[in-house]
Amino acid sequence: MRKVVLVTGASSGVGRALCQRLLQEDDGLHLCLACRNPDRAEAARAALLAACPSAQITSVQVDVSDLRSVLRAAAELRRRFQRLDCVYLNAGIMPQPQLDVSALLLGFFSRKVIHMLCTAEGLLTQHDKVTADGLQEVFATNVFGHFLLVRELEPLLCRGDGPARLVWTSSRNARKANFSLQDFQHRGGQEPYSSSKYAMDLLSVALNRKLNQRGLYSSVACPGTMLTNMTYGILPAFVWTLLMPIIWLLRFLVDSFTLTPHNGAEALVWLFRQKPESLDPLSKYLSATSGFGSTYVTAQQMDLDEDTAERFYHSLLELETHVKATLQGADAQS
Ligand SMILES: NC(=O)C1=CN([C@@H]2O[C@H](COP(=O)(O)OP(=O)(O)OC[C@H]3O[C@@H](n4cnc5c(N)ncnc54)[C@H](OP(=O)(O)O)[C@@H]3O)[C@@H](O)[C@H]2O)C=CC1
Ligand SMILES: CC(C)CCC[C@@H](C)[C@H]1CC[C@H]2C3=C(CC[C@]12C)[C@@]1(C)CCC(=O)[C@@H](C)[C@@H]1CC3
Repeated sequence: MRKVVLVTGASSGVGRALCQRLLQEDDGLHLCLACRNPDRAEAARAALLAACPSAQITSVQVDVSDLRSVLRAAAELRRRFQRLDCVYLNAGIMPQPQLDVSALLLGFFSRKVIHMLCTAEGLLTQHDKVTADGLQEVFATNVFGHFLLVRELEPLLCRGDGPARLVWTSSRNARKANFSLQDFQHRGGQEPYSSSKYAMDLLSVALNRKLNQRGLYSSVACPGTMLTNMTYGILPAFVWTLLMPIIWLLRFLVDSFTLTPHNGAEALVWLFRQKPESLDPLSKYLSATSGFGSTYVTAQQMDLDEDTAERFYHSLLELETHVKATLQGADAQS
């Protein structure tokens, strides 16, 4: 039977490169592209089919920041498939990023320069907003929409006839200091992206504790810094082009500048090749590129504790109950 792999955010960037690389690994896959924009989904599907005509590629429309859309998409997937072998939770946003140029310049003269260039610690803030469901948009898109999707897809993922896996596209920018259990949506801060990626790391750990015994395994990966729509929101494309000679030199010291989505997908594809039971649930798997441009995968222990992961998971369950009741109430009124 064909393995079924679902990828959110498959229309561009690392999601799209990942799809292409997965089909190169195994052209017998059934790949389902979960995208918010049907035209972009169709364009991605056509490009993938042109490269791999024997592949089976379908799409499902989902806006992960919109809870009704997630519930609809999950119902559609339950109708279409008996089982899912792997879900890549990859869609993500970093809205209106602001780069602190003076912190960047000062950072070049500090001992933490390599850490700064790998993680962007202290360099970036974002402007978040509230969705129609009343959630912070970065949290809703990067974390909660995906959490709800996983919850709704549990019957396809935990079938007891062999392991299934989740792979979260997290980030080296995830930072404990930017996350608070009391404000897990990051309403009160200026680094919602970092907070959401830390939340994702906690969630993966909690899901392993809950669902390993039912055959579902979760891992987190960071693709490294790539040139995609997301990073073109930080600096325009021509500035990245001007910076390229410096970045090529920096690559001899900093292994996180993967630059292309193809290189960035390295850890995500590597995880697909591993037996899920053999992976460390407390590690983040990082795509990395050497000074000479070769790409490899490293593992890094995550800065978190399992008790916080457990408490965060319970907060998400409470929020799920609350938002579902609100949606049902609104449906009953209309
Ligand atoms: N670029 C980088 O350097 C790094 C990126 N990452 C992570 O990689 C992931 C992919 O980002 P990247 O490829 O860089 O950037 P892109 O902006 O190219 O890709 C983001 C993808 O997510 C989709 N998406 C965004 N919002 C939603 C939504 N509400 N519902 C459904 N899909 C949505 C986009 O769809 P659409 O085409 O419709 O916009 C797009 O396909 C993100 O999770 C990001 O945090 C992690 C580390 C570094
Ligand atoms: C290196 C150049 C001479 C100057 C580039 C400066 C910044 C624009 C980059 C330095 C570190 C980068 C970085 C990211 C974006 C671009 C930088 C801030 C990310 C935040 C992109 C998204 C992620 O998820 C992180 C893993 C990246 C961390 C590093």
